Amino acid sequence: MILVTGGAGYIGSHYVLYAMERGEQIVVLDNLVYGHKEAVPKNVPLVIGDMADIALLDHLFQTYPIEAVVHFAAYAYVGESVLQPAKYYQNNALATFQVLEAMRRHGVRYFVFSSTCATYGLPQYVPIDENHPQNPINPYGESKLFVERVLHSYDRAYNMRFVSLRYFNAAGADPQGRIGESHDPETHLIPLALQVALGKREHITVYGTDYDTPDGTCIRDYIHILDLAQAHALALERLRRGLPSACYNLGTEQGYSVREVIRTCETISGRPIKTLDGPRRAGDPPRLIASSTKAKQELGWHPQFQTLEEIVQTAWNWEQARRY
Ligand SMILES: NC(=O)c1ccc[n+]([C@@H]2O[C@H](COP(=O)([O-])OP(=O)(O)OC[C@H]3O[C@@H](n4cnc5c(N)ncnc54)[C@H](O)[C@@H]3O)[C@@H](O)[C@H]2O)c1
Ligand SMILES: O=c1ccn([C@@H]2O[C@H](COP(=O)(O)OP(=O)(O)O[C@H]3O[C@H](CO)[C@@H](O)[C@H](O)[C@H]3O)[C@@H](O)[C@H]2O)c(=O)[nH]1
Repeated sequence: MILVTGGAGYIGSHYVLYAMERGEQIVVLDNLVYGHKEAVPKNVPLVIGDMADIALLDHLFQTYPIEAVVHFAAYAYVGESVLQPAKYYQNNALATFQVLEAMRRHGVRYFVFSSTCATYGLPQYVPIDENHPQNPINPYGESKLFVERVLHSYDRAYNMRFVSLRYFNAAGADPQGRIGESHDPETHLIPLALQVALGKREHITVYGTDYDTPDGTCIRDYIHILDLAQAHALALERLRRGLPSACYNLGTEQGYSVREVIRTCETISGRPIKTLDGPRRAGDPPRLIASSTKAKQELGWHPQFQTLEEIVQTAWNWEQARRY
């Protein structure tokens, strides 16, 4: 059985659905601070609680035959982490540490971790591969890097095996429209732009137009959540096969500027999207593009969604008929 922390959240819920459909037994732990119980399939047990709750963790590991933890639970707003770093170190670093300690107490040895390209900081080169130096420029990235470092130590000292997946920008929704992205507050570019297209918001602000990029706006690599889900399943398979711990970047290896993303949202929705130019958002690197060669070679990862249009199309389908 797999314990999925944060399995009621955006990426976690897509992994739960994907893994469940492939026959995995799953229990979800989520405090629903940002998650939705509607996002968890009815036949998957959802334990509502906090991963910092040591007694609850012990109860979970005693109650369910947990073989692995797939760990999505965290706070994930880059901008907020600059303004409220304590919140990020507390939850992403210290509470995750409690999960690892509970695993150690109960002899659970496999951990798949939601890391991030934000651990790299300002790119010294693109595409960014896994050997790129990790110098985060925001507390969110720092909190994730801290966990990666703990994992390396636990691997050496306690034989705990991990796969750390450094995602670039997660985007899109279940192609069948059953689940999708629903954050409150929503801060992510694609859902915000689509909500303007739908008339739910008046405009979207472009955070910074003076970056050293062709159109002056930030460049990101947007990866579909179903491709992320597939990578988690492959990562767990790798651990089950007894292979060593590893870190992998997950992205499409394509970069799109904020303006290009908004234009794509206009094309897919067929509606105009009003934009205002604003100042830079603290903590944003100008350009993040993945090299995902290692994940393809070692995990056998085959991302299905190759173009931004395909990704935005699934987000648009969800946004028009969202259930939560
Ligand atoms: N969204 C992205 O583009 C992106 C990119 C890279 C990495 N990540 C990482 O992927 C993971 C999932 O991100 P997401 O976008 O799905 O975020 P999300 O906020 O939708 O999901 C996180 C889930 O964790 C839960 N949670 C948070 N703290 C908890 C706690 N202490 N105890 C129990 N549950 C808790 C929340 O309620 C939520 O359901 C995060 O670790 C994030 O840092 C996300
Ligand atoms: O209203 C908006 C929202 C975003 N942006 C820009 O759009 C880009 C993408 O922003 P967003 O969608 O908020 O994602 P990121 O801040 O890049 O962060 C996401 O992607 C990271 C990896 O790059 C993950 O680690 C984070 O958890 C996840 O939230 C950035 O340049 C933002 O400045 C705007 O210009 N206007």
